[in-house]
Amino acid sequence: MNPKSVEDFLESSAGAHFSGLLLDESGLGKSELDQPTTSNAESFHRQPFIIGVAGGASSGKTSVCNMIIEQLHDQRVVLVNQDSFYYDLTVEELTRVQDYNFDHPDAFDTEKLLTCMENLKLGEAVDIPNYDLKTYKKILPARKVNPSHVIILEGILIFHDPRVRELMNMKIFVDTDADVRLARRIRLDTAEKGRDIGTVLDQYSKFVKPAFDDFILPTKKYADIIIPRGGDNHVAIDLIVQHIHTKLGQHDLCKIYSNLYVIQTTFQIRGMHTIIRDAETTTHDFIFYADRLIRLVVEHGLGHLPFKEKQVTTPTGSVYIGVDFCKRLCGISVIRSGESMENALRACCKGIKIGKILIHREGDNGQQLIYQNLPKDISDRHVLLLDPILGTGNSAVQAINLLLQKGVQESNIIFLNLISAPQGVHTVCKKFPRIKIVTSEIEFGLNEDFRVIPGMGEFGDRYFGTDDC
Ligand SMILES: Nc1ncnc2c1ncn2[C@@H]1O[C@H](COP(=O)(O)OP(=O)(O)O)[C@@H](O)[C@H]1O
Ligand SMILES: Nc1ccn([C@@H]2O[C@H](COP(=O)(O)O)[C@@H](O)[C@H]2O)c(=O)n1
Ligand SMILES: [Mg+2]
Repeated sequence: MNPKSVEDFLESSAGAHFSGLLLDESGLGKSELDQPTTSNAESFHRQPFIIGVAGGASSGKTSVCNMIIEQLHDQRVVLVNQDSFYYDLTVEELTRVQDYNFDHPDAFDTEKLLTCMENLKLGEAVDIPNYDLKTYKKILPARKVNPSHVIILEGILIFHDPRVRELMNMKIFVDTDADVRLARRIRLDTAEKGRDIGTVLDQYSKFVKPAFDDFILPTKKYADIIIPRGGDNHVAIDLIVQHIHTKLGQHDLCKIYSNLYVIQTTFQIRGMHTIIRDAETTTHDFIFYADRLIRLVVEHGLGHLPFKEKQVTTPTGSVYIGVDFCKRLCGISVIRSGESMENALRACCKGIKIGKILIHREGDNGQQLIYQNLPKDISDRHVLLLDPILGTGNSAVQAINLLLQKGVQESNIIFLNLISAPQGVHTVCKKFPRIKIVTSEIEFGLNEDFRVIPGMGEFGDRYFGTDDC
């Protein structure tokens, strides 16, 4: 296969790809009666997008990967380095380390790399060995890697084994001149690995250069994209990141349902999610960071309310042409988790009326409306429906049906939550195409107990401190 230019590659592979959703023939997904969980339908779980990055030693592979990761800040990305799979040196090899060829394919435990990658693809966490380049051995503890939306596999010989190549959705070769690579290597090996220049040059001429010519360069032909100048090539990196975004599920889910809004993420938002999802997080921290996130979702949701133009005169005597907030609104929380969102709504909307709905949930179905306390004039209001987790969507359907029965217009409902499973998004958006869902993250899916994964456990118990009752 001839390597394609970046533009050719992007053109030929454009189009929706969301392996987190099973699309039916209508393209709208399976019916809510036939909800697959993430684990009982293998293809339902969101398959990671796997990128291979190869190139000579010191060509700039890691730098390119870091730039991609930086720009993909709204995705969970994990970097797996082929170096982690170097075999340990035996005592005998250690005594003659200068004769060991670290640039030969046999220096790597490719079987282990394959096992790790296959498990990650299946959505399982793995232990990646922690190889120490100075002692030539693996050190403990191993690095725990969770399944992610994007996995970047980086290494000099990552395209050598066809089974590893097969795993990749995109292959990048970083193409940097040999003299630049050698100069960088001398600097790195002497400064960081404490080696002397004679040893570095001997290793280069004996192993590094021949291995580049015999094993690395011949794999360039497998690349979909060749990046000259590595990390200096900002155009190539921008195009790669754009392509990955096109290929990732969340964006496709938003494309399928124009009434789904996932708030623009930042590292702050990811950091807050990291804390509230961590099982070790204390109740105090859970509340603090959940509140911060809820506030963002609420503010974003309020941005979808209608407004009227309003002009005011500023202290300088100038006219400011602004807008007036929508007045006829109320919040409805789904007891008990949804009550955690009430304070944020009150803090944003002075004096807002807040009603409540209690839905009893038994397993996946058997949802039963137990209690309701809604404003009498709810049919004239815009409704912000509050529930931090959208899982199967069955509770949300119950709640929305009740609001519709009370005369609320479907287009006047904004459903606010922190995390949404694709299954729930399907169920709600298909049934109520005119409501809006505002969320801060889309999940991988549901497990066999219809719990959202990765999720954050029982939100209500964690927020109200009843998780150890
Ligand atoms: N475009 C660049 N300009 C200058 N230095 C660079 C550039 N890309 C990488 N480097 C430096 O070269 C060295 C090797 O880069 P690295 O990305 O680690 O390469 P690799 O992962 O291919 O071995 C590092 O010290 C890095 O900072
Ligand atoms: N103990 C080791 C292991 C590997 N190397 C060299 O590292 C190079 C690959 O790493 P990159 O980050 O540059 O891709 C390769 O050329 C090995 O010779 C080493 O020096 N010592
Ligand atoms: Mg590297």
